[in-house]
Amino acid sequence: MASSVLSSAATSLQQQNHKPTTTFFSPTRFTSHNQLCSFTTCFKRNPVKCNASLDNISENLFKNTLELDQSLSLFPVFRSGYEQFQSATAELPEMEKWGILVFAGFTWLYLTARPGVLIGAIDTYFLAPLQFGFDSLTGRRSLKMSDFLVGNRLGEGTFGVVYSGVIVPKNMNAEERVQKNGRRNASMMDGQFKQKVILKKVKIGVQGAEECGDFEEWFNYRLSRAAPETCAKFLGSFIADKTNSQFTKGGKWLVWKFEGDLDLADYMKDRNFPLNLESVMFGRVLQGMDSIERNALIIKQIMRQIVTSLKKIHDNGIVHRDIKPANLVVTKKGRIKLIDFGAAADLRIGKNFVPKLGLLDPDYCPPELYVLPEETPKPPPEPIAAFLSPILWQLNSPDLFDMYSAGIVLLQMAIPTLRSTSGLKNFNLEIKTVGYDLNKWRERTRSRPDLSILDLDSGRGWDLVTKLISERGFLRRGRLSAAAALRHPYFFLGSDQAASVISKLSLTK
Ligand SMILES: Nc1ncnc2c1ncn2[C@@H]1O[C@H](COP(=O)(O)OP(=O)(O)OP(=O)(O)O)[C@@H](O)[C@H]1O
Repeated sequence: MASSVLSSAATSLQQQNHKPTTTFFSPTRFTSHNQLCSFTTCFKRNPVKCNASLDNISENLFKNTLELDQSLSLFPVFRSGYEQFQSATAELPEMEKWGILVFAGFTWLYLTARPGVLIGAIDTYFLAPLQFGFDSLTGRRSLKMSDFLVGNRLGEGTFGVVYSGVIVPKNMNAEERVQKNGRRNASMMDGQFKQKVILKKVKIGVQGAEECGDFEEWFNYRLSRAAPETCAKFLGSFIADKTNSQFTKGGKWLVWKFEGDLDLADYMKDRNFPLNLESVMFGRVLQGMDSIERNALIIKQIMRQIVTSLKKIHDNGIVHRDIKPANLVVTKKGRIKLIDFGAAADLRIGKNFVPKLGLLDPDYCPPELYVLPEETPKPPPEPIAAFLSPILWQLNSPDLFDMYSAGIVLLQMAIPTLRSTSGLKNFNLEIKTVGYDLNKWRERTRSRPDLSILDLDSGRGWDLVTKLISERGFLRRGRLSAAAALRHPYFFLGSDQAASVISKLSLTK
């Protein structure tokens, strides 16, 4: 009887073509197969003793076959893939089947490891052309200079000048209106112009400016597909078609949605920082806490947003390379948006990566100065660079470059004396002399910093910042990545998130 049950179980398995390969999908199924083999040996020796375990095995096999059928029927794609795999490898010995599976698993891991060769290829060959087609249809790729009225100058970098501006409604001649009103800015204030924008004029005649403008445009399009919530909304670009008081014919302009009046640097200049951001971040004044706790909560919420955005861009192979308060715009809703991708590098395909070229603000730049070691060669053609990028990323952890800058931003937010330019410069001199060891700096600095915010909750903030501001260690690691920072106990408690949720709930009442 035992042998007939055994043979019927085996036949039924064979009929369903599930015999050994079923084991690939579930550890329990694998156990049944092993059980079946050991049972055969055991049965030859002692048929009576083995009867009980036979029932067990047949029950297990039946359950497992059912389980496999159920799980495969939930995912028709897997079912057909599984069936194809079965028929393609039916003739192969077990070892080779395993070899194929291990190879496929390894390839999958490689293609999906940071910086994401597979998703990058999908983006390049499918999503980017799709976005281009969609934008062309909706007119986003055919912006004109007459679509905008340029206002105040907001800032100037090496490669561009930034202005505030507005979108001119269709069927209105903005220049005529300005001439009638006499003053450009007064005209912009009248109610006709509903949508504010930020315009960046790429400098003409400055070496590398044009290239930098093209890179910034490329990064903005790339992020608008990959991580739109992390950065200011990019509206497109145009080339000025004539020269007048604002435009020079042939000059390139980039345009973004206006995200907010102030950046983090502006807020930090105020003596009242971080309380000046309390109602922006949480929608109200936090109650039932002393001022240090309120300050700490606001800073934690800002830092959480910065690190979360960094994680998203790093997941896509992009390193910003210019993280600083002036490049973090605060929206009306309390969201922190990254801006200024002119210095960013995409290390999946080597975009904007030139060996030994630092484009950085020395106050926020890590000691290694470069995102990849100096001896890294010029990137090969894009598909080859993309193929090699997971190895390059694993060996060099380029994302840790931004994490150092994020650490400096945290230190500045938490220690008031480091918010001034001179305070930060002095800190940078001191930290260099102690080999970028924050604990040593704490012991030796003469600046008597107020560390109370970082020392709260048994010094969680201090511990985090010491793990961000440091030299690279073994294998160019030794600093926390954005993902690891988000798992640090500083963020773990989530009190800032609770406050944010509670404030949102009370606002919607
Ligand atoms: N989308 C935006 N919404 C609101 N303000 C913005 C936006 N983009 C830029 N700004 C403001 O303009 C300023 C300058 O922008 P940006 O940093 O891109 O220019 P830049 O010329 O490269 O300057 P720098 O090189 O000195 O950082 C920012 O500090 C910010 O205050």
